[in-house]
Amino acid sequence: MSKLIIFSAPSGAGKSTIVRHMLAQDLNLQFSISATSRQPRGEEQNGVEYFFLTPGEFKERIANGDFLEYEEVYPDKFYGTLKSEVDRILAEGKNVVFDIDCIGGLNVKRIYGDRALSIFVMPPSIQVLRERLEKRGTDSPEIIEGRLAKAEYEISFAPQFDLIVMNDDFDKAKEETYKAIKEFLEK
Ligand SMILES: Nc1ncnc2c1ncn2[C@@H]1O[C@H](COP(=O)(O)OP(=O)(O)OP(=O)(O)O)[C@@H](O)[C@H]1O
Ligand SMILES: Nc1nc2c(ncn2[C@@H]2O[C@H](COP(=O)(O)O)[C@@H](O)[C@H]2O)c(=O)[nH]1
Repeated sequence: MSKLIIFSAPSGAGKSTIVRHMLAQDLNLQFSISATSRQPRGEEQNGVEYFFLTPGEFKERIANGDFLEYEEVYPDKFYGTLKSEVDRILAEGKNVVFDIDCIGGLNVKRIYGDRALSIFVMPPSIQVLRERLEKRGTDSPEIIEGRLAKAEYEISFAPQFDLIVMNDDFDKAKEETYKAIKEFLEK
């Protein structure tokens, strides 16, 4: 039976980087493309990183009951997992990968129980988070401050995840994550 792998972390911890790497491995994984009401960032394309919706469209999808879960992750910025996306991936016999915020991640874990593995990507420190976000260069100083302000709160959810991966040395984090997913999928 196909399974679900959830990645959550504060912004800048490196979850998208780890997810990208895992998707390229022999793990039969497919990314669940979320919907968001935020603007595309950098080279992001609609239907690739996200389905970009207007705030009105997002509210309409909530009213239609289209989301498995959704959160206002940052003020006025909504993000949600579409039921149709998860159903499509599972129907294709693939394992679903989520890159979603901590509350959303724990909600998906609650829905799918033992069929899901929840992974929290831990940054070495808040200072390192700041450096990574600044170096990434995709967000304004105001947005970076907003994301850093939420980081401690998000880290407080880490003990509720099945696994915490420290993303200091990227090679070590990749290896630990790969082994954990492989073991979980073979169970
Ligand atoms: N172990 C690492 N060491 C140094 N830099 C890293 C490491 N992991 C990721 N990075 C870099 O840190 C930046 C943030 O990583 P990434 O975009 O994957 O974070 P994220 O958790 O997905 O953030 P967001 O939630 O904002 O999308 C990227 O520029 C990435 O290349
Ligand atoms: N609850 C959900 N959170 C989501 C979803 N998709 C992404 N996210 C999280 O939002 C923040 C910000 O993402 P960014 O792309 O603007 O940097 C990050 O923590 C994502 O993991 C979702 O469907 N539901």
